[in-house]
Amino acid sequence: MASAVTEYDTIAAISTPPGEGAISIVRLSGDQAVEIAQKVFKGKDLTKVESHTINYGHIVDPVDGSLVDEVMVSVMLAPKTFTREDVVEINTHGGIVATNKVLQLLIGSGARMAEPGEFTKRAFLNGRIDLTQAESVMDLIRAKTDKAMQVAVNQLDGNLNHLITNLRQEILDSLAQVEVNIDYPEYDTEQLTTKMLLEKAKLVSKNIDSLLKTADSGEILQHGLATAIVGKPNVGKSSLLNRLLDEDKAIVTDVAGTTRDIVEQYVNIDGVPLKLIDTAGVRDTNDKVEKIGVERSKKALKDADLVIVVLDSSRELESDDIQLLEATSGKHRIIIFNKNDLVPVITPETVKQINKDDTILQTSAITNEGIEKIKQTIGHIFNSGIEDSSNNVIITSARQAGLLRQAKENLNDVISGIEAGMPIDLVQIDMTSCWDTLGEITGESYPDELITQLFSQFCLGK
Ligand SMILES: Nc1nc2c(c(=O)[nH]1)N(C=O)[C@@H](CNc1ccc(C(=O)N[C@@H](CCC(=O)O)C(=O)O)cc1)CN2
Ligand SMILES: Nc1nc2c(ncn2[C@@H]2O[C@H](COP(=O)(O)OP(=O)(O)OP(=O)(O)O)[C@@H](O)[C@H]2O)c(=O)[nH]1
Ligand SMILES: [Mg+2]
Repeated sequence: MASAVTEYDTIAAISTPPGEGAISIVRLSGDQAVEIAQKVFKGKDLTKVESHTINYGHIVDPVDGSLVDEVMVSVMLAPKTFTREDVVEINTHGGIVATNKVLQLLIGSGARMAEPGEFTKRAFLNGRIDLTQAESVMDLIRAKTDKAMQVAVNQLDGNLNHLITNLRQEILDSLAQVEVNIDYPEYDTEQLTTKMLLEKAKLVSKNIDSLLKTADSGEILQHGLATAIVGKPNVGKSSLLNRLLDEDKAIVTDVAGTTRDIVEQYVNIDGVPLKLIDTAGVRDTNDKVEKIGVERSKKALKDADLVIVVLDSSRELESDDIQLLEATSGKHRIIIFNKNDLVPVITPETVKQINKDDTILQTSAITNEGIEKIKQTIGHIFNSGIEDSSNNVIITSARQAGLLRQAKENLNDVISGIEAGMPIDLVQIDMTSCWDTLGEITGESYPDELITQLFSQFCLGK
């Protein structure tokens, strides 16, 4: 792809968020970038300035000569640029009107409006970054916590790319040896080659397993851990939500049935992005509005990654509590004995619906006792999934995870093929498929629609 730099038209977009700011950047990329910028620029001759310089001047409408803005213009010539093409960045005064006017002038002078993600797409198509790095640009922009940011930066740095590239190299080496065996059977026995192939398949499979183990954490880092607070009316769910958020977000009263609708809020707990969901107390009711709330609670419970089951320790257990404990016994859950500032009527020992591996915490939303412990527990549950990951490589996209699972299936076919005594040239086909599948993760081999779809999720100007 050495000539890729000249294959595309020159694109332009506003690369900063829309709205009022001190400075906005209009970015151009393509082999006409400097010439097009020069048509609307009054100052030094941009076609003659040194690469990677920033230049003071004015943007002027080439049609009527009217002054549009006072600007700084960066000129960065290929190949050492974000896209590997010539890049010009016009730093405008950050108003919506002037910035848009600059963009319109560039379009009028021969640039094409960029599609979402098109700058990053070019960085990929021109070979500066692989697909996992392109995906991480998006993760980085959307990161909700420091941890999510760190993972994205590592991926942008190429950590996942290197890991996948190494696995593919392992496969390629083994395939080369199989070729030798097929072409020169006298050189190496088929038995030895088959043994080597089996070992390689098992090794690569093990590596894929440990990557796949991080996918759940990666998904949570991206989208937040959906955590539903459930319990019968009046046990203190909304009070606990407010304590966890450190603000009075949900309404709290002593009337059972206060929360009628779902209350959702993102919060960063010990580095874990949590989507906390307060629900209406679940009970049989004839109240029309409350009934809908109860239905919504049941759905939130079903969809949740983590459930916080709240019991009122100052009251006897009722059938509503028992039903909830039974309904959540298959989920990741934390059981809370709330109101422990009052005289206890039930204790963890007296509740027989509790499993031995359940996490149980005693809290008071009034005195704040146990609230920190809830946060630590959530942080611990989540971070234990991440700590296994080697060099902070975490699978963050469903696309990557899907391909890894597919690659693992290819390897399973290799392994079962060998064990069933299939001829080596047949087994080799599955090993080659695995090599291809892994190549799709980094974008070595990719269908066009995938690329279009992937980059279209980006922001405009990125
Ligand atoms: N003004 C501005 N700031 C920005 C960006 C940008 O495009 N423009 N970036 C956009 O996301 C990020 C920086 N990312 C970048 C990544 C690579 C290269 C680049 O030119 N790489 C070349 C040369 C590196 C070098 O000089 O050593 C290369 O890899 O070949 C530039 C920016 C964040 N800040
Ligand atoms: N003593 C004591 N009272 C509490 C505690 N937590 C909540 N309460 C009180 O219990 C009552 C109900 O609290 P809420 O937080 O509204 O309970 P809820 O579970 O959200 O109730 P619904 O929304 O009706 O399902 C309020 O009067 C709270 O002040 C606690 O730990 N100790
Ligand atoms: Mg409530």
